[in-house]
Amino acid sequence: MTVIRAENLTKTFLVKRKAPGFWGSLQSLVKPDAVEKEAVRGISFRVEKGETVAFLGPNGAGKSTTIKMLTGILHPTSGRLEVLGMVPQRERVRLAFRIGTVFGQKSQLWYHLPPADTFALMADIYELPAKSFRVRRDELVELFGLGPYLHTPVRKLSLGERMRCEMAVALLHRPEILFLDEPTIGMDVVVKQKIREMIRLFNREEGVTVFLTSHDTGDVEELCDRAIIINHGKVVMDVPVHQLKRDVLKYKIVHLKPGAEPDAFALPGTEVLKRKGTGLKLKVDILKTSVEAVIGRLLERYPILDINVEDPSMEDVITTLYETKGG
Ligand SMILES: Nc1ncnc2c1ncn2[C@@H]1O[C@H](COP(=O)(O)OP(=O)(O)OP(=O)(O)O)[C@@H](O)[C@H]1O
Repeated sequence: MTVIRAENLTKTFLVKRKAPGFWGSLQSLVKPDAVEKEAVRGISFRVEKGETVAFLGPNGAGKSTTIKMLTGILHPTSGRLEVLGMVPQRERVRLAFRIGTVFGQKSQLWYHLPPADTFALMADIYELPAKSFRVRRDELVELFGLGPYLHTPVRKLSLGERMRCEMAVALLHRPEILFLDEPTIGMDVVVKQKIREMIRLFNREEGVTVFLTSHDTGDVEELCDRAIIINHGKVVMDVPVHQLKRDVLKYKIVHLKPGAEPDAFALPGTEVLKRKGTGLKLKVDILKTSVEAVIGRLLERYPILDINVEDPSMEDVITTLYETKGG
């Protein structure tokens, strides 16, 4: 069953321009000057029930604008859009009862109230019967481990604690689609893993469709089956994530600080991206070797003072994708 249908979707913003200073302000009052900014330029895709889709692209590609149109926050300039059989901009409230949203940069929790109060307020908004609300809330509190800070004002919670509450609140009314805009931004590895585990659980157990944007390649690898890649407001690729793993997510970036100036070396599957002083930045192809093997070989030569292993950045992934596709 198709749950999201976007056809030739566009969004153009009118951006006001103003010269600096008093005369600039006066002029913009008398004769306003505005330019058009095409954020989304004819996007088409479909998402089926239960799919886990990563909606990816570099900064400014139009991801957040598209998610805001899908959730009814922004009206498209043109094109057709249907989410769960509804037109989001016309039926925003009715749609809100059936979708959940988490915007990593924007909280939906009441800042001065404890999460318990947000749960209760949301239960009223979503018109949940008292008993089923309590059962669902208790289940979410247990799963997300929210017990210790359920009654602490949100402003006093750490980012990781707050984001776990955000996710739990988004799931309170048993949404059919979860729209997640950068759900793990700024979190440490432990919280990221918890959030990812929960997203997978609700996708598996309740069939929740997941539509996610993220700059974290780990989110894409661990959560999604399909990746839609956009650039300059247009879909440039729509591929299974296993293909991304095979073609581009096969690299790890290793930053090393050896105790002595490293000499020239050649290790299989390893490319030196940068040398700075004693520091080294390596690109390790994990289909040909392992990070452990590379570090082991280097340790035979010199002591290593510091190591940091990263996934390739989203920008690197997209650049490599263009190259492999000859685009
Ligand atoms: N309200 C607005 N008014 C004018 N321009 C906007 C508005 N919202 C977004 N834009 C512009 O539209 C383009 C797409 O923005 P959008 O936030 O959708 O990108 P994004 O892919 O989510 O980027 P990021 O990864 O940096 O969050 C950008 O050039 C942005 O400056």
